[in-house]
Amino acid sequence: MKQETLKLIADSITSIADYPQPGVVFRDITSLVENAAAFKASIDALVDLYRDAGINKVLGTEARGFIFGAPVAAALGVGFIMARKPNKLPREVIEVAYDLEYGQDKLQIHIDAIAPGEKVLIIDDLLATGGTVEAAVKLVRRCGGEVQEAAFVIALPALGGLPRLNKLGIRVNSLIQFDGQ
Ligand SMILES: O=P(O)(O)OC[C@H]1O[C@H](OP(=O)(O)OP(=O)(O)O)[C@H](O)[C@@H]1O
Ligand SMILES: Nc1ncnc2[nH]cnc12
Repeated sequence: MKQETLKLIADSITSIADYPQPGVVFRDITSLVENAAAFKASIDALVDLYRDAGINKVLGTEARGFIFGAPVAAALGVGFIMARKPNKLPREVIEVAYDLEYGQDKLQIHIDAIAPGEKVLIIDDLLATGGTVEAAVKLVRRCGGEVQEAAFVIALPALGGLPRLNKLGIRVNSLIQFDGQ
Protein backbone atom coordinates (compact mmCIF):
# COMPACT_ATOMS: atom_id res chain seq x y z
CA MET A 1 0.00 0.00 0.00
CA LYS A 2 1.18 3.53 -0.76
CA GLN A 3 2.71 5.50 2.10
CA GLU A 4 0.26 8.36 1.53
CA THR A 5 -2.70 5.98 1.83
CA LEU A 6 -1.34 4.59 5.08
CA LYS A 7 -0.83 8.14 6.35
CA LEU A 8 -4.39 9.07 5.39
CA ILE A 9 -5.71 6.13 7.44
CA ALA A 10 -3.33 6.64 10.40
CA ASP A 11 -4.03 10.38 10.59
CA SER A 12 -7.79 9.75 10.68
CA ILE A 13 -7.56 7.68 13.90
CA THR A 14 -7.94 9.66 17.14
CA SER A 15 -5.97 8.70 20.27
CA ILE A 16 -7.52 9.37 23.67
CA ALA A 17 -5.41 8.95 26.80
CA ASP A 18 -6.86 7.26 29.89
CA TYR A 19 -10.06 6.01 28.23
CA PRO A 20 -11.99 3.97 29.28
CA GLN A 21 -9.66 3.68 32.28
CA PRO A 22 -6.31 5.13 33.43
CA GLY A 23 -3.31 3.80 31.50
CA VAL A 24 -5.23 2.84 28.32
CA VAL A 25 -4.76 4.90 25.16
CA PHE A 26 -8.00 4.41 23.25
CA ARG A 27 -7.54 4.29 19.45
CA ASP A 28 -10.83 5.68 18.19
CA ILE A 29 -11.96 4.62 14.70
CA THR A 30 -15.14 6.75 14.67
CA SER A 31 -13.08 9.58 13.15
CA LEU A 32 -11.73 7.14 10.53
CA VAL A 33 -15.15 5.95 9.39
CA GLU A 34 -16.51 9.51 9.37
CA ASN A 35 -13.78 10.37 6.84
CA ALA A 36 -15.02 8.98 3.49
CA ALA A 37 -11.57 8.76 1.89
CA ALA A 38 -9.94 7.11 4.90
CA PHE A 39 -12.82 4.62 5.35
CA LYS A 40 -12.75 3.62 1.67
CA ALA A 41 -8.96 3.33 1.71
CA SER A 42 -9.05 1.00 4.72
CA ILE A 43 -11.70 -1.27 3.15
CA ASP A 44 -9.87 -1.33 -0.21
CA ALA A 45 -6.58 -2.18 1.51
CA LEU A 46 -8.13 -5.12 3.39
CA VAL A 47 -9.85 -6.38 0.24
CA ASP A 48 -6.59 -6.19 -1.74
CA LEU A 49 -4.89 -8.47 0.82
CA TYR A 50 -7.45 -11.27 0.33
CA ARG A 51 -8.75 -10.91 -3.25
CA ASP A 52 -7.20 -14.20 -4.41
CA ALA A 53 -7.02 -16.02 -1.07
CA GLY A 54 -9.86 -18.48 -1.64
CA ILE A 55 -11.82 -17.22 1.37
CA ASN A 56 -15.35 -18.70 1.76
CA LYS A 57 -16.62 -16.41 4.51
CA VAL A 58 -15.62 -13.36 6.54
CA LEU A 59 -16.37 -13.24 10.27
CA GLY A 60 -16.55 -9.92 12.13
CA THR A 61 -16.84 -9.39 15.87
CA GLU A 62 -19.43 -7.10 17.43
CA ALA A 63 -19.46 -4.16 17.17
CA ARG A 64 -16.50 -2.54 15.46
CA GLY A 65 -15.56 -5.66 13.54
CA PHE A 66 -18.91 -5.41 11.71
CA ILE A 67 -17.99 -1.99 10.31
CA PHE A 68 -14.95 -3.32 8.47
CA GLY A 69 -15.82 -7.00 8.03
CA ALA A 70 -19.16 -6.61 6.24
CA PRO A 71 -17.92 -4.36 3.39
CA VAL A 72 -14.84 -6.56 2.93
CA ALA A 73 -17.08 -9.66 2.65
CA ALA A 74 -19.32 -7.92 0.11
CA ALA A 75 -16.32 -6.82 -1.96
CA LEU A 76 -14.84 -10.34 -1.89
CA GLY A 77 -18.23 -11.77 -2.90
CA VAL A 78 -18.57 -14.00 0.18
CA GLY A 79 -20.96 -14.22 3.12
CA PHE A 80 -20.49 -12.38 6.40
CA ILE A 81 -20.79 -14.01 9.84
CA MET A 82 -21.79 -11.81 12.77
CA ALA A 83 -20.04 -12.93 15.98
CA ARG A 84 -22.24 -11.25 18.59
CA LYS A 85 -22.21 -10.47 22.29
CA PRO A 86 -24.65 -12.68 24.32
CA ASN A 87 -28.44 -12.68 23.90
CA LYS A 88 -28.52 -11.07 20.45
CA LEU A 89 -28.81 -14.07 18.14
CA PRO A 90 -32.25 -15.70 17.83
CA ARG A 91 -31.38 -19.30 16.95
CA GLU A 92 -29.15 -22.00 18.47
CA VAL A 93 -25.68 -20.61 19.21
CA ILE A 94 -22.24 -21.69 20.32
CA GLU A 95 -20.40 -19.43 22.77
CA VAL A 96 -16.87 -18.67 23.94
CA ALA A 97 -15.89 -16.43 26.91
CA TYR A 98 -12.76 -14.26 26.78
CA ASP A 99 -10.79 -11.54 28.61
CA LEU A 100 -10.33 -8.03 27.22
CA GLU A 101 -7.72 -5.31 27.85
CA TYR A 102 -10.29 -3.82 30.24
CA GLY A 103 -12.84 -6.47 31.16
CA GLN A 104 -14.46 -9.75 30.12
CA ASP A 105 -17.05 -10.72 27.54
CA LYS A 106 -18.55 -13.57 25.50
CA LEU A 107 -19.02 -14.07 21.77
CA GLN A 108 -21.61 -16.24 20.05
CA ILE A 109 -22.36 -17.36 16.51
CA HIS A 110 -25.24 -19.37 15.13
CA ILE A 111 -24.35 -23.04 15.19
CA ASP A 112 -24.97 -23.36 11.42
CA ALA A 113 -23.06 -20.20 10.39
CA ILE A 114 -20.06 -22.12 9.08
CA ALA A 115 -19.97 -25.38 7.14
CA PRO A 116 -17.16 -27.86 7.89
CA GLY A 117 -14.08 -27.09 5.78
CA GLU A 118 -15.02 -23.49 4.98
CA LYS A 119 -12.10 -21.04 4.97
CA VAL A 120 -12.93 -18.10 7.21
CA LEU A 121 -11.15 -14.75 7.34
CA ILE A 122 -11.59 -12.91 10.67
CA ILE A 123 -11.72 -9.11 10.52
CA ASP A 124 -11.72 -6.67 13.41
CA ASP A 125 -10.90 -3.00 13.81
CA LEU A 126 -8.14 -3.52 16.36
CA LEU A 127 -5.83 -6.19 17.80
CA ALA A 128 -4.86 -5.61 21.44
CA THR A 129 -4.44 -8.72 23.65
CA GLY A 130 -5.92 -10.98 20.97
CA GLY A 131 -8.60 -12.30 23.36
CA THR A 132 -11.51 -11.34 21.10
CA VAL A 133 -10.08 -12.93 17.98
CA GLU A 134 -8.90 -16.01 19.91
CA ALA A 135 -12.55 -16.48 20.93
CA ALA A 136 -13.63 -16.03 17.30
CA VAL A 137 -11.06 -18.62 16.17
CA LYS A 138 -12.45 -21.12 18.72
CA LEU A 139 -15.99 -20.54 17.46
CA VAL A 140 -14.97 -21.13 13.83
CA ARG A 141 -13.00 -24.27 14.71
CA ARG A 142 -15.87 -25.71 16.77
CA CYS A 143 -18.01 -25.52 13.62
CA GLY A 144 -15.31 -27.36 11.65
CA GLY A 145 -14.23 -24.23 9.77
CA GLU A 146 -10.63 -23.25 9.03
CA VAL A 147 -9.17 -19.89 10.04
CA GLN A 148 -5.88 -19.05 8.38
CA GLU A 149 -5.71 -15.32 8.78
CA ALA A 150 -7.01 -12.45 10.83
CA ALA A 151 -6.84 -8.87 9.57
CA PHE A 152 -7.09 -5.61 11.48
CA VAL A 153 -7.05 -1.94 10.69
CA ILE A 154 -4.97 -1.32 13.84
CA ALA A 155 -2.57 -3.49 15.85
CA LEU A 156 -1.11 -2.61 19.25
CA PRO A 157 1.96 -4.88 19.30
CA ALA A 158 2.84 -4.09 22.93
CA LEU A 159 -0.31 -5.91 24.10
CA GLY A 160 0.78 -9.33 22.85
CA GLY A 161 -1.99 -10.23 20.41
CA LEU A 162 0.33 -11.18 17.57
CA PRO A 163 2.24 -14.03 19.27
CA ARG A 164 -1.01 -15.19 20.91
CA LEU A 165 -2.68 -15.62 17.50
CA ASN A 166 0.47 -17.01 15.85
CA LYS A 167 0.52 -19.71 18.56
CA LEU A 168 -2.94 -20.75 17.37
CA GLY A 169 -1.58 -21.04 13.82
CA ILE A 170 -3.18 -17.79 12.64
CA ARG A 171 -1.31 -15.36 10.38
CA VAL A 172 -2.03 -11.72 11.12
CA ASN A 173 -2.22 -8.64 8.92
CA SER A 174 -2.71 -5.08 10.14
CA LEU A 175 -2.74 -1.80 8.23
CA ILE A 176 -1.51 0.48 11.05
CA GLN A 177 0.56 -0.30 14.15
CA PHE A 178 0.78 1.94 17.22
CA ASP A 179 3.58 1.65 19.78
CA GLY A 180 2.82 1.45 23.49
CA GLN A 181 -0.57 0.71 25.05
O1 LIG B 1 -7.47 -7.86 21.18
P1 LIG B 1 -8.45 -7.63 22.32
O2 LIG B 1 -7.73 -7.40 23.62
O3 LIG B 1 -9.47 -8.67 22.41
O4 LIG B 1 -9.16 -6.24 22.05
C1 LIG B 1 -9.65 -5.83 20.83
C2 LIG B 1 -11.16 -5.81 20.81
O5 LIG B 1 -11.66 -4.81 21.71
C3 LIG B 1 -12.55 -3.94 21.04
O6 LIG B 1 -13.87 -4.39 21.09
P2 LIG B 1 -14.83 -4.22 22.35
O7 LIG B 1 -14.95 -5.55 23.03
O8 LIG B 1 -14.39 -3.06 23.17
O9 LIG B 1 -16.25 -4.00 21.71
P3 LIG B 1 -16.90 -2.98 20.67
O10 LIG B 1 -16.38 -3.35 19.31
O11 LIG B 1 -18.34 -3.30 20.83
O12 LIG B 1 -16.54 -1.56 21.04
C4 LIG B 1 -12.08 -3.98 19.61
O13 LIG B 1 -13.10 -3.58 18.70
C5 LIG B 1 -11.66 -5.41 19.42
O14 LIG B 1 -12.75 -6.24 19.07
N1 LIG C 1 -6.54 0.62 23.23
C1 LIG C 1 -7.69 0.35 22.59
N2 LIG C 1 -8.26 1.27 21.79
C2 LIG C 1 -9.43 1.00 21.15
N3 LIG C 1 -10.07 -0.15 21.26
C3 LIG C 1 -9.54 -1.09 22.05
N4 LIG C 1 -9.92 -2.35 22.35
C4 LIG C 1 -9.01 -2.89 23.20
N5 LIG C 1 -8.03 -2.03 23.45
C5 LIG C 1 -8.33 -0.89 22.75
